[in-house]
Amino acid sequence: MSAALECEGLVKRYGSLLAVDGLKFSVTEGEAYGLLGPNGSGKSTTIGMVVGVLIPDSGTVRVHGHEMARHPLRAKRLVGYVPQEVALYPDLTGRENLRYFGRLFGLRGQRLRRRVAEVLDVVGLADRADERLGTYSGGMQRRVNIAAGLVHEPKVLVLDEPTVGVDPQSRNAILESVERLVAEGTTVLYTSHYMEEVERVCDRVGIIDRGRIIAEGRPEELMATLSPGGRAEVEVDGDVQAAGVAVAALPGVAVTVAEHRPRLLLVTWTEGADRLPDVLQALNGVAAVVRTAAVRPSLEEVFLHLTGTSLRD
Ligand SMILES: Nc1ncnc2c1ncn2[C@@H]1O[C@H](COP(=O)(O)OP(=O)(O)OP(=O)(O)O)[C@@H](O)[C@H]1O
Repeated sequence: MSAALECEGLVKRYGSLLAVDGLKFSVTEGEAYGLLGPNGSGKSTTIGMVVGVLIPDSGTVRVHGHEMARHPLRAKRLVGYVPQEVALYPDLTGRENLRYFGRLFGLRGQRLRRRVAEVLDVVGLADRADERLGTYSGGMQRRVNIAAGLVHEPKVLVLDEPTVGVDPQSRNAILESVERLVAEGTTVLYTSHYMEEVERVCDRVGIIDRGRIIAEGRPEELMATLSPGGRAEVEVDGDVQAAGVAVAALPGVAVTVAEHRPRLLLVTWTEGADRLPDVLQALNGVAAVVRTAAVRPSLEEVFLHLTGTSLRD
């Protein structure tokens, strides 16, 4: 698979502030890549350079081989940009807004009509398309914003924190739309400071901090390399204290009883892929095991481990 998007040595300064500091990443065709980082880490600045609205101080952006600085029209034609701010006309209907954006990209007549109907379907707004945009909820307006980024059939869709400030229902609708696009083969660059979103939507994640990518990989790879060991919940029936003592006697295993859930043991180990079989053996004859569940470390913990700061700083 060839690279849909390649960024190399990207640098952007605002006065004396180094907002993006030699950033490098590439996204394969059909892949969903997440840029995950706290506020101010340089995500929007990076996105601005990727879509060609900000000029890098140095470095290159290539979209399907077209260099943004040398062939901006060719490169931009391939990119759909969904900015954080809703950039639509409140007095026009959803459909009229999308027709307007389609015309800006040169679509006309039958093709424009078909394409507008398609993108309304993608974001699940076909039934509200002929109402004024000003009457839509914030989340629905965000969905029209996404549709506007899609109307010219870009090969690469770039979304800058598309769910910030929307209600949970709209958030889910947005994530579902993105998941559907990815499943249909659209290449996606997605920024967020929400762990669960990039875990859900992205094939690969770059963790960005102070304008640099400090770790990169599939979400599960990142978690495995950065937090050796594991955790599990074990629900028991019987003498919980005795069960806790039996598990705690295992070398390299720690155990606590969950707050407000007196039958639930929270078991942690620092080495080895899976110590759950040892735990179950230790409980044999001590207490009946009702349920076990492996607990995956979150990307939030990974970020904390890497940078010492929480994602929502
Ligand atoms: N136009 C600008 N002029 C001066 N400084 C800026 C400008 N835009 C961004 N910055 C600064 O550059 C740094 C990176 O900002 P950027 O918006 O790229 O980060 P971000 O990760 O997208 O954060 P957020 O989630 O808050 O948008 C921040 O310190 C920010 O204050």
